[in-house]
Amino acid sequence: MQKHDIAKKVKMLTSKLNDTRQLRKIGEGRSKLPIASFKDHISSTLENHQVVLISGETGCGKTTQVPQYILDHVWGKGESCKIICTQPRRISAMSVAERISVERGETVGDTVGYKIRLESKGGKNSSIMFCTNGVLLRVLIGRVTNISKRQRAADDVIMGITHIIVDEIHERDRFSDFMLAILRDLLPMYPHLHLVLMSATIDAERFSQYFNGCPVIQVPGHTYPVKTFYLEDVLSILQSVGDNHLNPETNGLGLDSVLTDDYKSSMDEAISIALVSDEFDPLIELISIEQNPEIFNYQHSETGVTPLMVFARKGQLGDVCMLLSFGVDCSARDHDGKSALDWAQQENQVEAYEVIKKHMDCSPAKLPEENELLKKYLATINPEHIDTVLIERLLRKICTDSNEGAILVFLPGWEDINQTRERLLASSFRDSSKFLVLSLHSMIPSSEQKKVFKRAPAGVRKIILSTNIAETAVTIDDVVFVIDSGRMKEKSYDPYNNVSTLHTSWVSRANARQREGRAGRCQPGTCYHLYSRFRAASLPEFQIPEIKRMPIEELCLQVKLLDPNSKIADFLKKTLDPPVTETVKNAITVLQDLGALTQNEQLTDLGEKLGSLPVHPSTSKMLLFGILMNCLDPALTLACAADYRDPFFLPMAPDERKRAAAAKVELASLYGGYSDQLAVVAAFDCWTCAKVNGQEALFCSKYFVASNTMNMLSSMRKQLHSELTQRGFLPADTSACS
Ligand SMILES: Nc1ncnc2c1ncn2[C@@H]1O[C@H](COP(=O)(O)OP(=O)(O)OP(=O)(O)O)[C@@H](O)[C@H]1O
Repeated sequence: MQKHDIAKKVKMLTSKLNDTRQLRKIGEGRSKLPIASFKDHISSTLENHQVVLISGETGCGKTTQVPQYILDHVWGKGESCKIICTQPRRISAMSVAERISVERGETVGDTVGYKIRLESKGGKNSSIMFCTNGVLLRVLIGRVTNISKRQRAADDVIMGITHIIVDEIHERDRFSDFMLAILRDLLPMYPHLHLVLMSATIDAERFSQYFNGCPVIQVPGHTYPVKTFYLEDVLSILQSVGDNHLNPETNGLGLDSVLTDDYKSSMDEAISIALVSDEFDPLIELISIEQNPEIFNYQHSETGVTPLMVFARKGQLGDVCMLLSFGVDCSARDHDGKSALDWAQQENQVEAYEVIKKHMDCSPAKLPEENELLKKYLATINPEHIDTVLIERLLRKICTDSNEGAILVFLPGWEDINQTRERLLASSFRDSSKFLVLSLHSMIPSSEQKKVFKRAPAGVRKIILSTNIAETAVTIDDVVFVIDSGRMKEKSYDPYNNVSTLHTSWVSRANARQREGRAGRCQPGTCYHLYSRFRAASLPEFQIPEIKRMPIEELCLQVKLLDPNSKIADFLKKTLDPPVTETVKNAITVLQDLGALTQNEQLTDLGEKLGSLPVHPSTSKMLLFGILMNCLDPALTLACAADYRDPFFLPMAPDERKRAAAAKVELASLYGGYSDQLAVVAAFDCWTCAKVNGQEALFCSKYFVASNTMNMLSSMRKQLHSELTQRGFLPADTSACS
């Protein structure tokens, strides 16, 4: 963009922001975000350093504001810029681009755009482009391939990028770890390029060291207050049918409020004085007047700090013990997400830490009745399974006790989402004049994903059943209630036996904090964790990095595409947490067996093609062979089933099991064989015909096939087909292929 175009844009934007009421209101909100006071600091640090790390808790404004601060600063100097921001998931790339456009009074695709798999808005003329880590990775790798194939420096795409922002690096997905290693190598070759890393406060120092001790800007977090309940509270809430657990006149468990505004400001002041000047008497006096949970659990109105956090942080052991004897809530967190235990640990208050930890380990529930309820409940269910009955009851209770506010339910995977959905739709939640039940999963098309951001009509309660894709960098602005099942899908890999699994596991504390935060993004909210306080205290602080939990054939192939002369193991050693030698060896063997690498680790032509598709290299090979042999259709079905899951389910009753096995054999025999793969292909083809004829349900029950899985496979097939076309493996018109 030319200088006068920039000046024109800046002028237009300023007058729009001043003249439009809605934009003025949004502007006021933006200026109140914690990150707003760091705007100049961020710009000046970036002027003087090539890499900067911005570390802040959820809701501080990193994702939506930092790209705009950079843009405004560079435009302010009359210069143009191209900022690429990566997100771990498609939904956040898309929704953050939309949000920033709204904040600037524009439509997405103008100044701000996005590019995700198979979909983009804006591009060349957009100054801020959001994309997934995978998309930027391909750009970085493609650049090397193009440069090696000849070309002038002017064709190098990175020359046109001024800033790269990598968001949520603490999530440690394998693409982001890999990309950081590539970027670290590239930076010296591109002195004009600035890199902004953004993370939660976890591991900020490690990331900084990884980038040569780059400066770290710490930003405090911000969410509206979120009231937190654990399983024992939920059981007690559900038992007391008549009480409104959300009534502001009570503290959530039926106690009358004693906190007047004056009392609150005295508590705020006493907490601040204790923290700043180590004067504890005013606080102790206020707490001791009455042993009321509302008082001793009080959270500072701006910081969320509780008396227990103050005493833990300052090592006031006697006062810590006093509060524990009152039955203080140890699980409370301040607005930066820290609990009293975290504070004691951070300030090295060993004794206070030990006392609180021991207390938490020994007191699973707050009250004996709750403890009893919890015991009874845990004796009747398997805590590792999703209790859809409990979720339905809790949803009903929330809807009875409150008039509005969308509800976000975190579940591990598609099957749990569907089971819960089916249960709800078989009850009064089916009434679409009152409820809108939506599903959110990474595999559903982005047009479906977008529906969760739309407000429901007045009087209709929106309920979103989601995996952890709604956990970070996503704001659904009307969500007030979050139900956290505490479970998520996690891949793990044993490199010594070469076995990988996808299983449902407990979330980490970092996940739980993020989930909680989703309830308080735009207004105060409530979060229900469907696990006990005892379980909460024993959750790991964060997940193991993905690169250490998965087979890495895809990454190894990308390493060779990036630099055909490099030794894979040597390159991967440069990552923050390198995979073990055995994992790398296993991956290289697989790639050699596929013909993607030669015995001395050279990339083959086939390997180059396999690496260009966003699926596992062995799946890519099947697809390419499917095209060559004119049998792409079944290969597409198998590719999607391999990536997602087999559509057959196993019934429990022995005679039904026999019928299910016979049904599978019957389907396979339609294609002349006994293989499981043929059964999957036949099931998909027959299901497609049955669907056209309105016989889908009958087919699914007769052949023990999950209709949700079939729908998912159908949508994945379309996506994969478009990928093949986009990369030139298929002509746009594929009627010639079977
Ligand atoms: N789509 C939206 N609608 C309304 N408000 C929004 C929207 N997106 C963001 N906000 C507001 O801006 C705040 C900051 O959001 P942002 O995503 O920038 O935070 P963050 O620091 O990146 O947190 P996280 O890492 O959890 O995403 C939110 O808490 C919310 O109040």
